[in-house]
Amino acid sequence: MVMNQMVNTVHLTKDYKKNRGIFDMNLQIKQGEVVGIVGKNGAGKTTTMRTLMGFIHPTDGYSEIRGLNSWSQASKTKRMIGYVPGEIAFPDTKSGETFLNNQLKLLRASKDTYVNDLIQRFKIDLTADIKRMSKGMKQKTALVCAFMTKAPLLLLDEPTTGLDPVMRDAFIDLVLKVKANGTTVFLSSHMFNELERTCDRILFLKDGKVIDVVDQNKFETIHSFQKVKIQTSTSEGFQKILTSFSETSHVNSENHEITVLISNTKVATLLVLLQDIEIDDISFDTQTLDNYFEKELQVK
Ligand SMILES: Nc1ncnc2c1ncn2[C@@H]1O[C@H](COP(=O)(O)OP(=O)(O)OP(=O)(O)O)[C@@H](O)[C@H]1O
Repeated sequence: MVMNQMVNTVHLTKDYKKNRGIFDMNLQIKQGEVVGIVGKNGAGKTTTMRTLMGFIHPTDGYSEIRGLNSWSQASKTKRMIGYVPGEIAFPDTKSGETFLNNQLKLLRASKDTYVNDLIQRFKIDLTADIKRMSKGMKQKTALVCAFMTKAPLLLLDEPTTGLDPVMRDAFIDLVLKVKANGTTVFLSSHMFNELERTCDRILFLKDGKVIDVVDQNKFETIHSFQKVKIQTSTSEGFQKILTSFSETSHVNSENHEITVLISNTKVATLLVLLQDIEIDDISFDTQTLDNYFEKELQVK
């Protein structure tokens, strides 16, 4: 086993047939890393998480948590994991407080300053009736439960679903705090912003296969491109831009609108070209992770 390896998957496959499931996933996550997984609905994010949790028996390959098989040694691996499931269903307890206390009892832990900090951070109303909790309140309670395990590995399946922007920020702060303490986090999300602020690496999943990995270097490369939206007065000007810049993400010849993707180093070249073209409108936006993946999805 590689030193400090927290998660290891080898040819991990769960084949639900008809191209559904996850296929040949080879993933290594070291202790202290924060890794994200994105993909459209049905891409296989939850299947990946549930397989790592030992809830799903792989069709092929295997996964390990700190060198222990997450299916055959699930009783041991689960003790190393704090988990937020994609769909939260709480047991039939009265208040949030009773529920959290029961969880603490299971963990043989006490309500220490860390747990109190979590409760305050997510502004949990402990007196709230668990059945009547809003989606966001349930999500926050599930987050507190996962983090209070103080487990070395957190598996968080769409952890910020239903959270308002302030609570999403509180979540990001918390992930960065536990990361600084050496906790490993694997999270799925549809929110590129939170992934970018927390992750060392982001895996892009399509039809159950990892088709791209964005690490810190690639983040920088992505941000070194500009999306330039131009509207020209004449079709000649529009054609001139179209022939000079091959990478376009949007073209509307009727309105003479074109969006080109260029690296920062090419901006000067574009400006020189534009000197001879009559422009109605122009805007520059740094390429985001969102734009990048949108493009990847069209290409792959
Ligand atoms: N028990 C099952 N039996 C058959 N097919 C399944 C089963 N569980 C999941 N699938 C299929 O596997 C694919 C991956 O599902 P999964 O829930 O992992 O996707 P996801 O990326 O988490 O999607 P979302 O963003 O909607 O949560 C989907 O096509 C889904 O319908």
